Amino acid sequence: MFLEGFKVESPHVRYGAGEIESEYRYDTTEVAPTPEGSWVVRPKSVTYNFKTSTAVPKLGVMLVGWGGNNGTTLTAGVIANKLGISWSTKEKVHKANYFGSLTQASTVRVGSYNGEEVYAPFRSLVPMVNPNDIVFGGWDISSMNLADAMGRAKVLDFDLQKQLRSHMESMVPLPGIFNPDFIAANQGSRANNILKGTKKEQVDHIIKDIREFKEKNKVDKVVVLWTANTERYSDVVVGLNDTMDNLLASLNKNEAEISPSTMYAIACVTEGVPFVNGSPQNTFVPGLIELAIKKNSLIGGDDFKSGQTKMKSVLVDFLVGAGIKPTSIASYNHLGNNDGMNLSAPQVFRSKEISKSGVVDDMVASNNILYNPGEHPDHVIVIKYVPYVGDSKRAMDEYTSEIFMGGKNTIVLHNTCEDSLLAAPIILDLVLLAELSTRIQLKAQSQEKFHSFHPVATILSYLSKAPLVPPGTPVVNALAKQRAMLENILRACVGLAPENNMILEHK
Ligand SMILES: NC(=O)c1ccc[n+]([C@@H]2O[C@H](COP(=O)([O-])OP(=O)(O)OC[C@H]3O[C@@H](n4cnc5c(N)ncnc54)[C@H](O)[C@@H]3O)[C@@H](O)[C@H]2O)c1
Ligand SMILES: O=P([O-])([O-])O[C@@H]1[C@@H](O)[C@H](O)[C@@H](O)[C@H](O)[C@@H]1O
Repeated sequence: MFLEGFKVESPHVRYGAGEIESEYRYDTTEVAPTPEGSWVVRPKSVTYNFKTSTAVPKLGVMLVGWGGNNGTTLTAGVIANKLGISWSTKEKVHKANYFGSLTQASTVRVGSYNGEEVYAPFRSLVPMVNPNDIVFGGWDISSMNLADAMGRAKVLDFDLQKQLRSHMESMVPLPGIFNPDFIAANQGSRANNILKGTKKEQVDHIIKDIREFKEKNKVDKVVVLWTANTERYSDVVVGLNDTMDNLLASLNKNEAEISPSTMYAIACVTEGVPFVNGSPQNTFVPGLIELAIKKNSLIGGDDFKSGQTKMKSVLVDFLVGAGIKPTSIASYNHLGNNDGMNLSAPQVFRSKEISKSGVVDDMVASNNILYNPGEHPDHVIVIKYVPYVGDSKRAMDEYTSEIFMGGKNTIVLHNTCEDSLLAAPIILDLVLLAELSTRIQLKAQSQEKFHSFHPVATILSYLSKAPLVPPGTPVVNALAKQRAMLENILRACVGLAPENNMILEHK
């Protein structure tokens, strides 16, 4: 059974004129040692109050790297959905959709009726921005308009592109912050649309761009998301970017090691605009994180979890959860888009290798029956640039595991990940959930005042290969746990208990 929408009827939730208030009992546990040296697990309940503003804003999304494969594909996809465009290919007539978006195309179980399971759209849990209403803008170091850039990307069917051209050719990216030292040299040829001036002047210009975009488009809120090229890691140096004060001082001194992505992030955090990093570089150096916390301005990332790694965060979780021991993981892929060309530079590839490698760490660490402390599977990442395949990335994986009584199991996968068609809906979810989370306030009943979530938005972890977490917070990569966390937090906003899948009434 399927409901398009629902309201919760409960003494623990109130749907007011401007907000939804809920009272939620958070049941968890605490583990403690006993005087005898053993351990006990104590159930613990904390009552939280949530307030979710139902003032859904007119949202502006400014993409860094707007003219890229992901940026053009997302913009085109939203326009196509808004206009209800259909297009023909040799297979059939296609209709615009948001497949691949958790918020727009997945459902949640809300209960059962007469023995039948009842589901509703994920987006119906709490009021969210309708993606069709988003106003797009952004920056790119290439001046190409979005219609021509969509053609350059070679992602969307031509009949669809033809119908979209007139809606996109007037969209021209703003000049971007460019530093050739941080990306591959092969990107220099497209850099004809770059900001001049000192680093501080460029950051101030980005702030001005955001303000002008907001005013011109009469949007209530802006979210900025980085979908530009992967950068090499920035050196984290004491005195340079290790603290907020040092980072801002380094910016004022025009220090070379402050990357473009960190500069955009400084601009956004200074302006109180959410900034999400869709690439693997360490944009969020310690000084930037300190600045975001001080300003209570949302930051999130890193690196969209779109295909090969998303599959890995499911498969390894399944294997380890089943008591099977992955001992070697070889992940190879080739692709032929501009991202792949940029990643062909070793210092840039290293950023991606780090984010793609770390995704199994939490699952391995969860099972000391299989792994001794510090033991982990062999894990290699290979990415090759093969122009002919374009955006149609081909991922090939081999997972070898130890099974019962000395046996071995080997799983081989071939996964054609249409990179941008997988990433675009993930970008959509990132900006929608980033906006939503800024409308949620919470407090434990022992606390006096409501407050926002921590500005380092772990709520976005389902969408990231390398989830950014507040210092001292555990990193969770297992996809099922990440999705459950997100769903259960939104369920709590309307006073619903976590989905426990027990279905005791039928046991
Ligand atoms: N499935 C996926 O596509 C996927 C998954 C995870 C991460 N990513 C990351 O997303 C990013 C974008 O992917 P893509 O396929 O769209 O790449 P792309 O190369 O097609 O687009 C990147 C765009 O950013 C622009 N750019 C580069 N530096 C810039 C700067 N400093 N300021 C403004 N614009 C800048 C480039 O001109 C280009 O138009 C890459 O870093 C990629 O690693 C993609
Ligand atoms: O998300 P995922 O499929 O594991 O990883 C992908 C890589 O395999 C690909 O080489 C890269 O170009 C994409 O940006 C993305 O990061």
